[in-house]
Amino acid sequence: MNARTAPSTSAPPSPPEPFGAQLRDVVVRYGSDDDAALDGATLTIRPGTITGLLGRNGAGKTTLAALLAAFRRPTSGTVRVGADGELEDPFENPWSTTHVQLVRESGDVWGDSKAKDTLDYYAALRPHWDADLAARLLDEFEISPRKHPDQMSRGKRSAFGAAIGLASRAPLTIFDEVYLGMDAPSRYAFYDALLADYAEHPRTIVLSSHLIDEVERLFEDVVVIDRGKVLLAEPAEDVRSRGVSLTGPAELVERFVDGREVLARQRLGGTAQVTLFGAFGTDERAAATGAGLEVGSVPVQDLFVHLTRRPGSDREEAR
Ligand SMILES: Nc1ncnc2c1ncn2[C@@H]1O[C@H](COP(=O)(O)OP(=O)(O)OP(=O)(O)O)[C@@H](O)[C@H]1O
Repeated sequence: MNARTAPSTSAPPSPPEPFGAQLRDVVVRYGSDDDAALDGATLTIRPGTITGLLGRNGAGKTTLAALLAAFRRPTSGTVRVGADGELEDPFENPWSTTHVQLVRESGDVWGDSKAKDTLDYYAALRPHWDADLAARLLDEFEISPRKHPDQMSRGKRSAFGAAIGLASRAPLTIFDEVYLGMDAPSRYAFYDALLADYAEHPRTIVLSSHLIDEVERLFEDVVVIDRGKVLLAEPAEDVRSRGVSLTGPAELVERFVDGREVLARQRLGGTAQVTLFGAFGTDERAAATGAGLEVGSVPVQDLFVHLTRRPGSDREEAR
Protein backbone atom coordinates (compact mmCIF):
# COMPACT_ATOMS: atom_id res chain seq x y z
CA MET A 1 0.00 0.00 0.00
CA ASN A 2 1.44 3.38 -0.82
CA ALA A 3 0.90 6.67 0.99
CA ARG A 4 -1.80 7.66 -1.47
CA THR A 5 -4.08 4.78 -0.54
CA ALA A 6 -3.14 4.57 3.13
CA PRO A 7 -5.90 5.38 5.60
CA SER A 8 -5.43 8.63 7.44
CA THR A 9 -3.70 8.22 10.84
CA SER A 10 -1.86 10.58 13.14
CA ALA A 11 1.49 9.02 12.16
CA PRO A 12 3.37 10.58 9.23
CA PRO A 13 2.55 8.82 5.96
CA SER A 14 5.08 6.27 4.81
CA PRO A 15 7.05 7.59 1.85
CA PRO A 16 5.86 6.39 -1.55
CA GLU A 17 8.27 4.60 -3.83
CA PRO A 18 10.92 6.79 -5.48
CA PHE A 19 9.45 8.64 -8.45
CA GLY A 20 10.56 8.18 -12.03
CA ALA A 21 9.91 10.51 -14.94
CA GLN A 22 9.39 10.23 -18.68
CA LEU A 23 9.57 12.91 -21.33
CA ARG A 24 8.36 12.11 -24.83
CA ASP A 25 8.97 14.47 -27.78
CA VAL A 26 8.87 17.46 -25.48
CA VAL A 27 9.08 20.91 -27.02
CA VAL A 28 9.16 24.08 -24.89
CA ARG A 29 9.00 27.51 -26.49
CA TYR A 30 8.93 30.56 -24.24
CA GLY A 31 7.62 32.84 -27.00
CA SER A 32 6.11 32.03 -30.38
CA ASP A 33 9.17 33.51 -32.16
CA ASP A 34 11.75 32.00 -29.78
CA ASP A 35 13.95 29.03 -30.59
CA ALA A 36 12.81 25.96 -28.68
CA ALA A 37 14.38 25.73 -25.20
CA LEU A 38 13.65 21.99 -25.41
CA ASP A 39 13.40 20.63 -28.91
CA GLY A 40 11.90 17.14 -29.09
CA ALA A 41 13.38 15.86 -25.81
CA THR A 42 12.73 12.19 -25.03
CA LEU A 43 14.25 10.60 -21.95
CA THR A 44 13.56 8.53 -18.87
CA ILE A 45 14.66 9.28 -15.32
CA ARG A 46 14.91 5.92 -13.56
CA PRO A 47 13.36 5.79 -10.09
CA GLY A 48 15.79 5.36 -7.22
CA THR A 49 18.83 6.77 -8.99
CA ILE A 50 20.99 9.88 -8.85
CA THR A 51 20.95 11.35 -12.35
CA GLY A 52 23.42 14.02 -13.44
CA LEU A 53 21.76 16.57 -15.71
CA LEU A 54 24.48 18.17 -17.80
CA GLY A 55 24.42 20.81 -20.49
CA ARG A 56 26.13 24.02 -21.50
CA ASN A 57 24.69 27.42 -20.65
CA GLY A 58 21.24 27.76 -22.15
CA ALA A 59 21.04 24.05 -23.04
CA GLY A 60 17.63 23.64 -21.40
CA LYS A 61 18.43 22.11 -17.97
CA THR A 62 16.39 24.58 -15.92
CA THR A 63 13.53 24.27 -18.38
CA LEU A 64 13.59 20.49 -17.98
CA ALA A 65 13.68 20.81 -14.17
CA ALA A 66 10.71 23.21 -14.29
CA LEU A 67 8.68 20.67 -16.29
CA LEU A 68 9.38 17.87 -13.81
CA ALA A 69 8.37 20.10 -10.90
CA ALA A 70 5.24 21.23 -12.80
CA PHE A 71 6.32 24.88 -12.74
CA ARG A 72 5.44 24.93 -16.42
CA ARG A 73 3.78 22.86 -19.11
CA PRO A 74 5.43 21.78 -22.37
CA THR A 75 4.39 23.50 -25.60
CA SER A 76 3.96 19.98 -27.00
CA GLY A 77 4.86 16.44 -26.05
CA THR A 78 4.24 14.63 -22.78
CA VAL A 79 5.78 14.79 -19.32
CA ARG A 80 4.96 12.04 -16.83
CA VAL A 81 6.13 11.76 -13.23
CA GLY A 82 5.36 9.26 -10.48
CA ALA A 83 6.10 5.96 -8.80
CA ASP A 84 6.55 2.91 -11.01
CA GLY A 85 3.45 2.13 -13.00
CA GLU A 86 1.68 5.27 -11.80
CA LEU A 87 3.18 7.96 -13.98
CA GLU A 88 0.95 11.00 -14.33
CA ASP A 89 0.98 14.44 -15.88
CA PRO A 90 2.47 16.53 -13.04
CA PHE A 91 0.93 19.83 -14.11
CA GLU A 92 -1.71 21.08 -11.66
CA ASN A 93 -1.52 17.66 -10.02
CA PRO A 94 -1.40 18.03 -6.22
CA TRP A 95 -0.10 14.48 -5.66
CA SER A 96 2.85 15.18 -7.91
CA THR A 97 3.60 18.73 -6.76
CA THR A 98 3.59 17.61 -3.12
CA HIS A 99 6.13 14.88 -3.84
CA VAL A 100 8.50 16.68 -6.19
CA GLN A 101 10.97 19.16 -4.71
CA LEU A 102 12.87 21.52 -6.99
CA VAL A 103 15.72 23.49 -5.44
CA ARG A 104 16.69 26.35 -7.69
CA GLU A 105 19.57 28.75 -7.62
CA SER A 106 17.12 31.47 -6.52
CA GLY A 107 16.44 29.47 -3.36
CA ASP A 108 12.62 29.63 -3.20
CA VAL A 109 12.72 30.93 0.35
CA TRP A 110 11.01 33.78 2.20
CA GLY A 111 13.84 36.30 2.00
CA ASP A 112 12.52 38.88 4.41
CA SER A 113 11.49 36.69 7.31
CA LYS A 114 13.39 34.26 9.52
CA ALA A 115 14.83 31.10 7.95
CA LYS A 116 12.70 29.24 10.47
CA ASP A 117 9.56 30.53 8.70
CA THR A 118 10.71 28.92 5.45
CA LEU A 119 11.46 25.68 7.34
CA ASP A 120 7.96 25.74 8.84
CA TYR A 121 6.50 26.31 5.36
CA TYR A 122 8.30 23.26 3.90
CA ALA A 123 7.52 21.17 6.99
CA ALA A 124 3.82 21.77 6.27
CA LEU A 125 4.19 21.29 2.49
CA ARG A 126 6.34 18.14 2.33
CA PRO A 127 4.80 15.04 3.91
CA HIS A 128 8.18 13.37 4.52
CA TRP A 129 9.97 16.44 5.87
CA ASP A 130 12.66 15.58 8.43
CA ALA A 131 12.99 18.49 10.88
CA ASP A 132 15.96 16.89 12.67
CA LEU A 133 17.87 16.54 9.42
CA ALA A 134 17.10 20.17 8.55
CA ALA A 135 18.38 21.29 11.97
CA ARG A 136 21.56 19.19 11.64
CA LEU A 137 22.29 20.56 8.17
CA LEU A 138 21.70 24.17 9.25
CA ASP A 139 24.11 23.53 12.09
CA GLU A 140 26.69 22.05 9.73
CA PHE A 141 26.39 24.98 7.31
CA GLU A 142 26.44 27.42 10.26
CA ILE A 143 23.10 28.97 9.34
CA SER A 144 21.02 30.49 12.11
CA PRO A 145 17.28 29.74 11.79
CA ARG A 146 16.72 33.26 13.15
CA LYS A 147 18.51 34.94 10.24
CA HIS A 148 16.62 36.31 7.22
CA PRO A 149 17.78 34.69 3.95
CA ASP A 150 18.01 38.20 2.39
CA GLN A 151 20.75 38.95 4.92
CA MET A 152 22.70 35.76 4.17
CA SER A 153 25.72 35.61 1.88
CA ARG A 154 25.06 33.99 -1.49
CA GLY A 155 26.81 30.77 -0.47
CA LYS A 156 24.88 30.49 2.82
CA ARG A 157 21.63 31.07 0.98
CA SER A 158 22.51 28.30 -1.49
CA ALA A 159 23.42 26.01 1.41
CA PHE A 160 20.04 26.82 2.99
CA GLY A 161 18.32 25.74 -0.27
CA ALA A 162 20.42 22.55 -0.35
CA ALA A 163 19.40 21.74 3.24
CA ILE A 164 15.73 22.24 2.38
CA GLY A 165 16.08 19.95 -0.64
CA LEU A 166 17.59 17.16 1.45
CA ALA A 167 15.26 17.54 4.43
CA SER A 168 12.20 17.42 2.14
CA ARG A 169 12.93 13.71 1.44
CA ALA A 170 10.73 14.08 -1.64
CA PRO A 171 10.46 10.96 -3.85
CA LEU A 172 11.84 13.16 -6.66
CA THR A 173 14.25 15.94 -5.68
CA ILE A 174 15.88 18.15 -8.28
CA PHE A 175 18.89 20.30 -7.40
CA ASP A 176 19.40 22.87 -10.15
CA GLU A 177 22.88 24.36 -9.75
CA VAL A 178 22.32 24.48 -6.04
CA TYR A 179 26.01 24.99 -5.22
CA LEU A 180 26.33 28.58 -6.52
CA GLY A 181 28.46 30.65 -4.18
CA MET A 182 29.09 27.72 -1.81
CA ASP A 183 32.75 27.30 -0.90
CA ALA A 184 34.47 23.94 -1.49
CA PRO A 185 34.09 22.60 2.09
CA SER A 186 30.36 23.44 2.04
CA ARG A 187 29.90 21.81 -1.38
CA TYR A 188 31.63 18.64 -0.25
CA ALA A 189 29.61 18.63 2.97
CA PHE A 190 26.48 18.83 0.80
CA TYR A 191 27.61 15.94 -1.46
CA ASP A 192 28.44 13.80 1.60
CA ALA A 193 25.11 14.59 3.27
CA LEU A 194 23.27 13.81 0.03
CA LEU A 195 24.97 10.42 -0.37
CA ALA A 196 24.48 9.46 3.28
CA ASP A 197 20.79 10.41 3.33
CA TYR A 198 20.15 8.85 -0.08
CA ALA A 199 21.63 5.55 1.14
CA GLU A 200 19.30 5.54 4.15
CA HIS A 201 16.23 6.91 2.37
CA PRO A 202 16.31 5.83 -1.28
CA ARG A 203 14.66 8.30 -3.63
CA THR A 204 15.23 9.85 -7.01
CA ILE A 205 17.67 12.73 -7.27
CA VAL A 206 18.39 14.87 -10.31
CA LEU A 207 21.49 16.99 -9.96
CA SER A 208 22.23 19.69 -12.49
CA SER A 209 25.77 21.02 -12.25
CA HIS A 210 28.57 22.61 -14.22
CA LEU A 211 31.13 21.28 -11.70
CA ILE A 212 31.20 17.88 -13.38
CA ASP A 213 34.59 16.75 -12.05
CA GLU A 214 33.34 17.35 -8.55
CA VAL A 215 29.99 15.59 -8.75
CA GLU A 216 30.42 12.83 -11.32
CA ARG A 217 31.23 10.25 -8.62
CA LEU A 218 27.63 10.69 -7.42
CA PHE A 219 26.00 9.91 -10.76
CA GLU A 220 24.36 6.57 -11.50
CA ASP A 221 22.78 7.89 -14.70
CA VAL A 222 23.77 10.80 -16.91
CA VAL A 223 21.63 12.98 -19.17
CA VAL A 224 23.39 15.42 -21.50
CA ILE A 225 21.31 18.01 -23.30
CA ASP A 226 22.58 20.45 -25.86
CA ARG A 227 20.57 23.23 -27.48
CA GLY A 228 17.35 21.62 -26.27
CA LYS A 229 18.14 18.15 -27.62
CA VAL A 230 19.03 15.04 -25.61
CA LEU A 231 22.54 13.95 -26.64
CA LEU A 232 22.64 11.00 -24.31
CA ALA A 233 20.67 9.51 -21.42
CA GLU A 234 22.28 6.36 -20.04
CA PRO A 235 23.96 4.77 -17.00
CA ALA A 236 27.12 6.59 -15.93
CA GLU A 237 29.11 3.39 -16.43
CA ASP A 238 28.10 3.30 -20.12
CA VAL A 239 29.10 6.94 -20.47
CA ARG A 240 32.49 6.22 -18.95
CA SER A 241 33.06 3.29 -21.29
CA ARG A 242 32.58 5.50 -24.35
CA GLY A 243 36.28 6.18 -24.05
CA VAL A 244 39.36 5.12 -22.20
CA SER A 245 42.20 6.74 -20.29
CA LEU A 246 45.73 5.41 -20.56
CA THR A 247 48.52 6.28 -18.13
CA GLY A 248 52.15 5.27 -18.29
CA PRO A 249 55.47 6.01 -19.99
CA ALA A 250 54.78 8.71 -22.62
CA GLU A 251 56.27 6.82 -25.57
CA LEU A 252 54.25 3.74 -24.80
CA VAL A 253 51.03 5.68 -24.31
CA GLU A 254 51.49 7.38 -27.69
CA ARG A 255 51.75 4.01 -29.41
CA PHE A 256 48.17 3.24 -28.34
CA VAL A 257 46.82 6.61 -29.44
CA ASP A 258 47.37 5.60 -33.06
CA GLY A 259 44.82 7.64 -35.00
CA ARG A 260 42.23 7.77 -32.24
CA GLU A 261 40.53 10.95 -31.18
CA VAL A 262 42.27 12.44 -28.13
CA LEU A 263 39.89 14.12 -25.67
CA ALA A 264 42.54 15.14 -23.16
CA ARG A 265 46.29 14.83 -22.78
CA GLN A 266 48.49 15.48 -19.75
CA ARG A 267 52.19 14.99 -19.28
CA LEU A 268 54.34 15.01 -16.18
CA GLY A 269 58.01 14.34 -16.95
CA GLY A 270 58.20 11.03 -18.76
CA THR A 271 54.67 9.98 -17.74
CA ALA A 272 51.65 10.74 -19.91
CA GLN A 273 47.91 10.36 -19.50
CA VAL A 274 45.61 10.50 -22.51
CA THR A 275 41.86 10.22 -22.70
CA LEU A 276 40.71 8.63 -25.94
CA PHE A 277 37.25 8.67 -27.49
CA GLY A 278 35.74 5.37 -28.63
CA ALA A 279 35.34 1.98 -27.03
CA PHE A 280 38.53 0.03 -26.33
CA GLY A 281 38.32 -3.62 -27.36
CA THR A 282 39.21 -6.49 -25.04
CA ASP A 283 42.34 -7.28 -27.07
CA GLU A 284 43.52 -3.68 -27.03
CA ARG A 285 42.85 -3.45 -23.31
CA ALA A 286 44.83 -6.63 -22.68
CA ALA A 287 47.68 -5.36 -24.87
CA ALA A 288 47.80 -2.00 -23.06
CA THR A 289 47.67 -3.62 -19.62
CA GLY A 290 50.24 -6.21 -20.69
CA ALA A 291 52.55 -3.40 -21.82
CA GLY A 292 52.35 -1.93 -18.32
CA LEU A 293 49.86 0.87 -18.94
CA GLU A 294 47.12 1.76 -16.50
CA VAL A 295 43.78 1.55 -18.29
CA GLY A 296 40.89 3.55 -16.86
CA SER A 297 37.47 4.84 -17.83
CA VAL A 298 36.87 8.22 -19.39
CA PRO A 299 36.02 11.11 -17.05
CA VAL A 300 32.45 12.31 -17.71
CA GLN A 301 33.78 15.88 -17.89
CA ASP A 302 36.11 15.08 -20.83
CA LEU A 303 33.32 13.33 -22.69
CA PHE A 304 30.90 16.17 -22.01
CA VAL A 305 33.33 18.77 -23.37
CA HIS A 306 33.85 16.62 -26.45
CA LEU A 307 30.15 16.02 -27.11
CA THR A 308 29.12 19.64 -26.69
CA ARG A 309 32.04 21.33 -28.42
CA ARG A 310 31.05 23.76 -31.18
CA PRO A 311 33.35 23.14 -34.13
CA GLY A 312 34.99 26.36 -35.22
CA SER A 313 33.60 28.48 -32.39
CA ASP A 314 35.03 26.90 -29.24
CA ARG A 315 38.70 27.36 -28.68
CA GLU A 316 40.41 23.98 -28.65
CA GLU A 317 41.61 23.42 -25.13
CA ALA A 318 45.37 23.44 -24.85
CA ARG A 319 46.26 20.56 -22.62
N1 LIG B 1 11.68 32.87 -19.03
C1 LIG B 1 12.25 32.73 -20.23
N2 LIG B 1 11.86 33.47 -21.29
C2 LIG B 1 12.42 33.33 -22.50
N3 LIG B 1 13.41 32.45 -22.78
C3 LIG B 1 13.86 31.70 -21.76
C4 LIG B 1 13.31 31.79 -20.44
N4 LIG B 1 13.95 30.90 -19.65
C5 LIG B 1 14.86 30.28 -20.44
N5 LIG B 1 14.81 30.77 -21.70
C6 LIG B 1 15.64 30.32 -22.83
O1 LIG B 1 15.53 28.92 -22.93
C7 LIG B 1 16.79 28.34 -23.25
C8 LIG B 1 17.14 27.30 -22.20
O2 LIG B 1 17.33 27.96 -20.97
P1 LIG B 1 17.57 27.19 -19.60
O3 LIG B 1 17.55 28.20 -18.51
O4 LIG B 1 16.62 26.06 -19.53
O5 LIG B 1 19.05 26.63 -19.82
P2 LIG B 1 20.11 26.03 -18.77
O6 LIG B 1 20.66 24.81 -19.40
O7 LIG B 1 19.49 25.91 -17.43
O8 LIG B 1 21.23 27.16 -18.76
P3 LIG B 1 22.31 27.61 -17.64
O9 LIG B 1 23.29 26.49 -17.48
O10 LIG B 1 22.95 28.82 -18.26
O11 LIG B 1 21.54 27.92 -16.39
C9 LIG B 1 17.78 29.48 -23.34
O12 LIG B 1 17.92 29.85 -24.70
C10 LIG B 1 17.12 30.59 -22.56
O13 LIG B 1 17.49 31.85 -23.09
